[in-house]
Amino acid sequence: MMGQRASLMRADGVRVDIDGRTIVDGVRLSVAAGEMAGLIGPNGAGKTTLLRVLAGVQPAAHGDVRVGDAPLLALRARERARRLAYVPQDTTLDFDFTAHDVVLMGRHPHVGRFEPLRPADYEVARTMLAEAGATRLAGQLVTTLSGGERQLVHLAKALAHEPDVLLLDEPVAALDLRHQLQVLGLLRRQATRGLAVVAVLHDLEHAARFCDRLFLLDGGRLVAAGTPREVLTEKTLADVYGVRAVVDDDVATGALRVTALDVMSGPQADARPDRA
Ligand SMILES: Nc1ncnc2c1ncn2[C@@H]1O[C@H](COP(=O)(O)OP(=O)(O)OP(=O)(O)O)[C@@H](O)[C@H]1O
Repeated sequence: MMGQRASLMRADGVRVDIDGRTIVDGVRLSVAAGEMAGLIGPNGAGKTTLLRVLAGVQPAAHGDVRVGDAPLLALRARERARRLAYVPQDTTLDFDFTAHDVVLMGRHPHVGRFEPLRPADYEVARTMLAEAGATRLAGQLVTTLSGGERQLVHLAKALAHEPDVLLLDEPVAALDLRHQLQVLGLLRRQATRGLAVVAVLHDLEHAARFCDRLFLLDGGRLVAAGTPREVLTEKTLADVYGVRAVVDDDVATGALRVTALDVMSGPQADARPDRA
C-alpha cells in the first residue's frame, strides 16, 4: 500500500527568504518510494525554489529536508549525488563534451575518487541514453544540441546516477508531443521501479495522468496536496489560477481532463496582492 511505503523525500516547515521576501512558506511534503509527485502552481508560486531546496542547492531559512532518514545537508556531496539527482530547468553547458560524456558524469558518484569508470558504468550510460530516447545524440557535442535534445541528455544523466530520488524542473517543457509522452512514461516507470520522482509540471493534464500525488503551491504556500482528483477541482483552479475551468474524465486516457474556459475577473485574478 502507498501509505506503508518508505518516505524517500520529506520536507517539513521549509521557508525560503530572498531579499527580505518570503518565497516559500512553511511547506511540508513527503514522497514515498514508488510515487511520482507533481509540483504544480501558477507562475511565481515558488515551485522552482522549493525544488532547489529539495535538491540541496538553495538554502532554506527554516525547515528540515530528509532523503530517506538522513538530513539532506548532513550528506556528503558524493553520497547526496548517489541518492538524489536533480535536473534544473536550464541545462545549458558551455563545455565541449559529447552527450555520452555528460551522461557518464552521472556515474562518478558511484566510482572511487581516483578510480576509472568500469565497463558497467559505460553500459548504464548507454542504457539511460536509450531509455531517454537519445541514443542518436551520443556522439554529438552538447553545445550543439537543441533545447529539447539537451533536456533528454540531462534526464539520461540523472537516471545514470541510479538515485533514490529524482527531482525535475519542467522536464518536458522543451519537448515535442512524442518526447513528452516518452519522458513522462519513462518517469512513471522509474517511479514504479521504486524511485521517488518529483517533477515541476505546468500541464495539469500531464500532472493528472502521470502523477500519483500533486502538491499545489500558491504564493509560496502549499495550498493543496493529494491525488489529482482531490487537488484538481474546478474551485481550486478558480481560486489558485484565476481560471474558469471544467474538470471531467477523459475517456481516451482514463485520467482527468482540464478544460480552461476563460480567465476570471475579480479577486481571484491579477488584482491579488501576492500577484503584485
Ligand atoms: N534569486 C532570486 N532573487 C529574487 N527573487 C527571486 C529569486 N528566485 C526566485 N525569486 C522570486 O521568487 C518567486 C518564486 O519563483 P520560482 O522560480 O520559485 O517560481 P515558480 O513557481 O517556479 O515559477 P514559474 O512557474 O514561473 O517557473 C518569484 O516571484 C521570483 O521572482
